[in-house]
Amino acid sequence: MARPQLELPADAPGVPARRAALKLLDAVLRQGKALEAALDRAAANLPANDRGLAHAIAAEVLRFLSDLDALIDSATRNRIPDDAKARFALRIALAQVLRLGTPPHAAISTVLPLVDGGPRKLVHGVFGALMRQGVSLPDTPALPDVAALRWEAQHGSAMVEAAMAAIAQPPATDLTLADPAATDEWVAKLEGVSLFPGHVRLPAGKQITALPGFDAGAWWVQDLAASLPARLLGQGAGDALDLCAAPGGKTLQLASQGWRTIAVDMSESRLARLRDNLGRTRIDAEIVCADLREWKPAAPVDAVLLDAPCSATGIFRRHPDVLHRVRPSVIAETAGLQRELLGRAAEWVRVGGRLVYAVCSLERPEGEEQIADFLSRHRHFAIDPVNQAELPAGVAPNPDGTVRTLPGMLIEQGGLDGFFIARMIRTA
Ligand SMILES: C[S@@+](CC[C@H](N)C(=O)[O-])C[C@H]1O[C@@H](n2cnc3c(N)ncnc32)[C@H](O)[C@@H]1O
Repeated sequence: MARPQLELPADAPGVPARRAALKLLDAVLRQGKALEAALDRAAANLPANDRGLAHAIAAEVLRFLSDLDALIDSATRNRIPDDAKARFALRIALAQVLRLGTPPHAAISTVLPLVDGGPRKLVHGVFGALMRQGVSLPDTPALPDVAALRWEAQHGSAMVEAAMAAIAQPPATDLTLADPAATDEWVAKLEGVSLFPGHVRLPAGKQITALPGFDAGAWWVQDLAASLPARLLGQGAGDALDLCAAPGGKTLQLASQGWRTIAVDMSESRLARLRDNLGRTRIDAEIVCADLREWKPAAPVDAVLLDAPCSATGIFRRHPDVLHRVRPSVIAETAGLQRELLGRAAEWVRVGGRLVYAVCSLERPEGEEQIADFLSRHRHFAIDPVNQAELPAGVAPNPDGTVRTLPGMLIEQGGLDGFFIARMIRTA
């Protein structure tokens, strides 16, 4: 290995992206913030490619954190504290070499300015020792204990093994078609595969905006599991509320399934993406920016979809920060908000109408337990059981007619996000 250049200035090319990666990791691991939410601040004023690099480095560190730390610990006599800049710098340098293919010299010379005034020699020495040993990372990362133990208790050890395999690879890109009858046509045009009518799966890393059908709005990006809640409301001619709607994958589905849809969300910036999506696909829906704890519709409707805010642990493949920052206190907090929103949504369903509750969470307090609690307090609602014919092969409904998707499902075909979905009917 060439001798690293220790004196690289703090503003040398490549350093700002690594500094932003450090800020991102600090935001997630020390402050408990979401990676995406921290990005604007951490990468303020950076050009798009540096911003992308900072995000990619931070995401790889979060995917392989336990394994990176084990390597660092194997090369130090005195353990470097978890929150020390030296450990962050080493994680960033190693993830680049071992996951992103960055040459060792570039990886170390761009992180040393991050420990300015700190133990640069230690960082340089540990990195050099590991490079000389020719270390590598395992194919499947070890999950942090906080996630592994919680998921094992809820879903068993096979699920944890599947989650480890799932996080090692970037997830495939799933598309939902505006016209499910044209599935074969789009599979051929896009050279993808379909696991369900109206779905096309492409390998990861495609440049989405350059694909046929993007400009014409023939499809939108949406994980197969995320497309199930709206599908379960079927074709409709009545009024539907899409609650917590932005950026709008489910609004597009409901409206293209024939529902007159009102999409409500409290985030103006996320609703701007919903507006763009409606414009591109030329699909019609009414948009309301409001807090659902205060807003209410003019009258009850035929169908309500509540895609509730949640811990988002079901989308850990794309957002590996959830593995580290979601703790029981976070789950309890989101479960409290879901309970409140569910209670309000229930009032807006007409008698005989349907309520679909969905969360991209692998946590039972946000899924199975939330619905058990809801049904115990709302005796005029009952589960409307989902049938196998309504789901892709490989995703079976639960015995009670709800749906739980897990990382091990469809694993040979690229897997899917973790969701819990319940379809209920108002009986009185
Ligand atoms: C899981 S995301 C929704 C994803 C969306 N349904 C889709 O398919 O694209 C949850 C959404 O809930 C919104 N949200 C959270 N709390 C809310 C509240 N009290 N009132 C309205 N929207 C809320 C967030 O802004 C966020 O957009």
